[in-house]
Amino acid sequence: MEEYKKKLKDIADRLMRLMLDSLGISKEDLRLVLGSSADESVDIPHTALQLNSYPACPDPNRAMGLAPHTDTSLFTILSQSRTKAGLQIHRDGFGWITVRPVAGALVVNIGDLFHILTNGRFSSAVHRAVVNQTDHRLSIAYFYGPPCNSKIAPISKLVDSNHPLRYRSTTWREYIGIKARHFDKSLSLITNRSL
Ligand SMILES: O=C(O)CCC(=O)C(=O)O
Ligand SMILES: [Fe+2]
Repeated sequence: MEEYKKKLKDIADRLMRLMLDSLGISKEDLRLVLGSSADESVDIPHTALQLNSYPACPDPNRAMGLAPHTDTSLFTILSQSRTKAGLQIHRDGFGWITVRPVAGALVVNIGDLFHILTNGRFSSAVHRAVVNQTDHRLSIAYFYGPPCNSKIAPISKLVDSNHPLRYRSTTWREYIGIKARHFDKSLSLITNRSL
């Protein structure tokens, strides 16, 4: 598990940089949001591994493996067992779309904190896990978050007249509290009120 976590951290660090590069965001731009550049902890992401187990269910239409949600993380890297599919992503206008396991492939779900950081350019994905009648399904979620004490706000370079500020500044700690109480309403609760 420790080895897996180390490998995933390398992939996640690279992915984070690639996504920020695609938006023209430098390390310094990111530091300006997350906290003072004198604080080295700003460079240390907070990560967690979660193992999910979904036993086969005799009546799958009457049970849900994991209810619809968005992850709170910056993003999550998911590995699914090659059993019957269970992960589904919700897309407006399409409904629930099954994400079938592909050999050797990982799934990346954008979380709320990356949604806030990018002022909504990368949207957090609403997803759920359904169960099936025959297969016991397993998944491993690697949550990649900012340092615990960091601030979270839209990166100023991503705010302009075409992309007005969508969210107020928060901290990860505060946002976790909001999410625990308000669940899927959390993003709308930190919407910039002056809009
Ligand atoms: O098991 C899955 O496919 C989804 C897991 C998940 O969404 C989570 O752990 O947050
Ligand atoms: Fe999730």
